[in-house]
Amino acid sequence: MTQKNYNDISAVDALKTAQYLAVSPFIFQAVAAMKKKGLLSHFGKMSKNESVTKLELCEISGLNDYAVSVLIDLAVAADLVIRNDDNSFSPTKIIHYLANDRMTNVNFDFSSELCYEGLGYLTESLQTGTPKGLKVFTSSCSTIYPYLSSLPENARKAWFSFDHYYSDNVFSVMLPLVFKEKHFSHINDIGGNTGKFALAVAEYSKDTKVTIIDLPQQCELAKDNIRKHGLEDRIDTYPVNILEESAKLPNQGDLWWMSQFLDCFSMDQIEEILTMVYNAMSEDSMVAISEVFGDKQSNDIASLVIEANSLYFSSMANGVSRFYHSDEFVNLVEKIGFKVHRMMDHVGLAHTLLLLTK
Ligand SMILES: C[S@@+](CC[C@H](N)C(=O)[O-])C[C@H]1O[C@@H](n2cnc3c(N)ncnc32)[C@H](O)[C@@H]1O
Repeated sequence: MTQKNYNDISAVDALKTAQYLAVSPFIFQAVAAMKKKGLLSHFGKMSKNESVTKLELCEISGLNDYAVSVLIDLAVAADLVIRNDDNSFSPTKIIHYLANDRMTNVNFDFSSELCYEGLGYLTESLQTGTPKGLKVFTSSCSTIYPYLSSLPENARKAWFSFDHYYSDNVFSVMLPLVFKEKHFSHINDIGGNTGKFALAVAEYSKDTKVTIIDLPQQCELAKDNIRKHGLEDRIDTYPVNILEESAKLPNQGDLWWMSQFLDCFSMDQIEEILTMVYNAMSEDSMVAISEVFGDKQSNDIASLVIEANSLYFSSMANGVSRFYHSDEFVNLVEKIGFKVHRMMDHVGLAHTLLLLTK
């Protein structure tokens, strides 16, 4: 529960939470090790009435008695596993969710494979406004974006699973909401990544064209996908680094779509990008922005996950952006000259759909 007042929590519970936080990296890494060694999935498959001995856990994981003992003792203390009277072990509800819940897995792998090591450089990142944690993967890029396709396999998989999990689920819900406004014949998908949205459009509306506007590296990945689906006549790419001074946007299209794109930039950069869009778009075209706003979440844990993941942008992605709050965002688009035509919260998992006109 998000506390509103100092006395909303007892001293005992406050101290417990503080201590839990103090040792949480140990618990997190123990779960990561249990996952890598097959123990998490083993508990995930067990019913609440089943049990497993330490010897069996050693056989499953290939770890020795010492290694399994330290992991399992912490798992018991952290309420992940129950120690039975006969010294065997059974799963708790928490380990069932850790092992089997898709959203928890996507979040866990994103923390573990992509962010954990780099988050150690958070303070330096915040002090300098640069993603100092990125150096665990590369020292040749100033942001993570041109490096996405070159990340080590586990980190790349975790990044794309996280990105796709949160945005794929909303495409099918948002497309009917967007097309309810009018029929769009040509969509510019800025930050279109590997083309997932473009493919969803091609499926949804048989005569709508899509131009994916993204960095050259992402456009190459998108082109492969477009080719695989035989959609070269419906979807094309427009490689550009939108932050470069010489960057230009295409002067076509009746919808400018940006999904989980603007959170990759600082407020100043967003102002520049949206001003470019404002100047490139025709009077009767529309802008659709799909974003995750920290202040628009329907429950405390969703807010916590969003605010926590903002620090990925600080330490790993670019050092200057975040998941924003809706009020600052709306103020900015109105300052540029856009009219908020419609704003729909709680669309799909955690998203807000903003429709803007000139
Ligand atoms: C978080 S992803 C969002 C992808 C997709 N729109 C979605 O909803 O899943 C952000 C996208 O913005 C692109 N991007 C980041 N910086 C960029 C830049 N300076 N110029 C063009 N594209 C950029 C990235 O390559 C990436 O594909």
